[in-house]
Amino acid sequence: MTETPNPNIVDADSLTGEMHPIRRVVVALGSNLGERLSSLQGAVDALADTPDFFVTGVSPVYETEPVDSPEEAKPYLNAVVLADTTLPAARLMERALAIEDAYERERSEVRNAPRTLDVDLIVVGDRRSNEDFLRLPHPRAHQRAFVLQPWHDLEPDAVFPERGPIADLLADVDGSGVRRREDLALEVE
Ligand SMILES: Nc1ncnc2c1ncn2[C@@H]1O[C@H](COP(=O)(O)OP(=O)(O)OP(=O)(O)O)[C@@H](O)[C@H]1O
Ligand SMILES: Nc1nc2c(c(=O)[nH]1)N=C(CO)CN2
Repeated sequence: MTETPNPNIVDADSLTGEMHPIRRVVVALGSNLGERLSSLQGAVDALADTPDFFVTGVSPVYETEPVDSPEEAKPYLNAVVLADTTLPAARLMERALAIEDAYERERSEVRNAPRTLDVDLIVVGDRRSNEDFLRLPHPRAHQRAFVLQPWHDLEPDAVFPERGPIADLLADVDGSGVRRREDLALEVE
């Protein structure tokens, strides 16, 4: 007997016509304006609520001296989130910008102006991009202790694509302005 395929059965991939690989994602969060910890927690919650985005780790919270920032800039709280996702990188970038907007992030002409919330994509699997809208891997993160230190807490053996082990990168940067806040923590639902 020959089998006739059932035309009513479709899977998720045939709905979009595309296959999306699962990618490991590193997201960096920062805030140096307003209720800093609430904004970071809101970003973690919003990321965890994103369909097809699975948070696998949330780092400790660090209080960090502003880097390359206007003189009046106040200290940041920084943290890193790890996740697995099948979302395309451009969709992730849109989501990151929407989450920033939800926390009244103002986009100023001033470079690195104080902000309620910054959601940066550091690495999205092996995805490379060199457009203004999306640069991957993040072009400055390998020099930033406020990204490398919380990432290292979660994944000491991680490798930054094309730059090397994050433990080595961390040893090469000035970490003096990065202080762990044992009294603060982010939660995952
Ligand atoms: N990997 C990335 N992560 C976050 N934003 C990115 C990335 N690549 C490009 N962008 C673009 O950068 C713009 C946001 O820049 P923003 O002012 O937040 O940079 P920044 O966080 O202040 O500086 P930096 O990029 O040095 O951390 C957005 O338009 C966004 O599309
Ligand atoms: N300490 C610290 N400095 C910064 C940060 C940040 O998150 N933390 N973000 C910046 C632009 O994204 C510029 N400088």
